[in-house]
Amino acid sequence: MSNSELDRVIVRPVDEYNQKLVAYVHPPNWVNPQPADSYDLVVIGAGTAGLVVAAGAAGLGLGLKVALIEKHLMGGDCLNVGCVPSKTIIRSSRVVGEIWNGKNLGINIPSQIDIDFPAVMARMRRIRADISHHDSAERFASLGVDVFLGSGKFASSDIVEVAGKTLKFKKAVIATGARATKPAIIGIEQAGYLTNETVFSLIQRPEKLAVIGGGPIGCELAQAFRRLGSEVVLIHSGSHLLNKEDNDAAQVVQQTLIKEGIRLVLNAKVEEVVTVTEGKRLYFSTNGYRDSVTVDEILVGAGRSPNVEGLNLEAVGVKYDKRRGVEVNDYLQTTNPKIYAAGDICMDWKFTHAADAAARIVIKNTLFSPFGLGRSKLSSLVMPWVTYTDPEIAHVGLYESQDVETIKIPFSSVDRAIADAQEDGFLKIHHKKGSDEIVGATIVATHAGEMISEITTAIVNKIGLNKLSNVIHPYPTQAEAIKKAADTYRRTLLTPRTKKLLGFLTKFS
Ligand SMILES: Cc1cc2nc3c(=O)[nH]c(=O)nc-3n(C[C@H](O)[C@H](O)[C@H](O)COP(=O)(O)OP(=O)(O)OC[C@H]3O[C@@H](n4cnc5c(N)ncnc54)[C@H](O)[C@@H]3O)c2cc1C
Ligand SMILES: NC(=O)c1ccc[n+]([C@@H]2O[C@H](COP(=O)([O-])OP(=O)(O)OC[C@H]3O[C@@H](n4cnc5c(N)ncnc54)[C@H](O)[C@@H]3O)[C@@H](O)[C@H]2O)c1
Repeated sequence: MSNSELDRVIVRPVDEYNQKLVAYVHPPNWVNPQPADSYDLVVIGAGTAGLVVAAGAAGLGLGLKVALIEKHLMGGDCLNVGCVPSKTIIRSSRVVGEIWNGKNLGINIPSQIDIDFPAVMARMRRIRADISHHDSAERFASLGVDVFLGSGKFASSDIVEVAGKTLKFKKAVIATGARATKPAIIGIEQAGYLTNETVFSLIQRPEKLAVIGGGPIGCELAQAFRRLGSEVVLIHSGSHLLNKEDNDAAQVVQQTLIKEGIRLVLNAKVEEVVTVTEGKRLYFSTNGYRDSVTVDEILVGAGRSPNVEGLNLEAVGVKYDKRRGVEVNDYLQTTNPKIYAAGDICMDWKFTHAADAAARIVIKNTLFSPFGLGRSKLSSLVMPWVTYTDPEIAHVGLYESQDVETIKIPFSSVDRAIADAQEDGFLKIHHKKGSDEIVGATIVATHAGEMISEITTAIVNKIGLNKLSNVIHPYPTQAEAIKKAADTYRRTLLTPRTKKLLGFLTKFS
């Protein structure tokens, strides 16, 4: 009997796209291979972290034996219920944002925009299915990885069990990711709610949507659904949205969401959810007042919980915390030196590119660091990230503080942003006091994510503001903001003495 007959995976709606997706990332007819006598690496979880470890190790052509175990959908959150579906529907919602902005651009827009929500979701499912072959069981098998579908768990210090098979390992990697944290709200389980695992299965637009949690998931999806035609109330426990971001940046996004008609409830505690004839009624308190709102659907984006359950970590001496995940040192080694971890299961940076970068560290440290020599450290990474609201917030490195100097360029002073009617936002670059060394940046702009890599490159390669100001940036581009910041820094170097010297030179030129 194939493993999948025991544990058939269904992605709703069951249409041609989702069937194609499942055929790639959890094929119903998959037969788990006969295990090798011993594996150099056994990887549990085939999300970004697990896939990168497995492909990287097997793809080196060194004949390493690698096993990869996935209980649900290969590709993990990113492909199936995270980055890919969210960014795809955000793309459709941005068209609506552009149309709303049309009146500022001399385009008269009809008062009623016809949004075909089922078509938006179908496009997302088609794209997700079309790119899923990259993460497919078949592709990984063709790379030389033994792919096992089923739930993996440790049986002893060198054995992992999956679907009745026993895999002996020299080293193992835990890459089981995280899931949406269940909200502790009375009545919400009975009323039912969406998370990132179910929201992308919608085929009809919820006319009224409550989003609980004003982090990246809540803000990205609240804006997308609002633009796609839902009436949205965003309920957040903090005093402002996106509390992990630069305050000024979060304010720009917050004001945009309000301007676009999202009802924002801050400092809120949702006390109870009750099912009524009109839908789901949420009772919440905010700033001493009690209020309620009735909606068709509730979407929860209130943080992530690591998938530590069922792995039998106690048996192999791997310490973990139910909230923070598997404990690792800077080399991504767990408290069992033969077992490593990567990705959302063990890291505060819960991003696909962070999982990818961590996976590369794990390959190096598990396979190419004899006696621990030459190991790579997580703390050596320079990690950028982007929240894909419109405008986007992109960040890397340190924040504004008394320890750094900050240069701020508003996009209202950048010609291309003015021409684009995209002036809401700014660039802040932080550099060391008394030096041009860049230590961090935040960009708020429609395509901030496309600009942050220039600054990340500068930080990684220690290219200071002096050198950046010599880099020609095409006119007119929004990235010119970076050049403007570098030029602003250069001007701060002009002391009265250097000015005098320059004046002297011009006289003889
Ligand atoms: C809505 C949303 C949008 C996001 N957008 C972005 C974005 O735009 N950019 C970005 O960088 N990041 C984004 N992220 C975060 C990103 O998806 C995660 O950081 C990334 O997927 C983490 O990868 P991972 O491999 O650590 O874990 P996961 O992707 O969660 O993969 C873990 C895998 O392990 C499997 N597994 C668990 N337990 C077992 C077991 N016992 N046996 C076998 N298999 C098991 C799971 O089924 C899963 O497939 C988003 C997340 C969400 C939820
Ligand atoms: N663009 C991206 O890279 C991207 C997009 C989405 C998610 N992610 C990743 O996924 C992770 C999880 O995102 P998230 O938004 O779920 O989590 P989060 O923890 O970043 O934000 C959730 C917010 O919800 C609030 N909250 C928690 N419980 C609440 C309640 N009961 N009522 C009201 N508010 C409540 C919290 O104060 C918090 O600020 C992020 O940390 C991020 O790393 C990344």
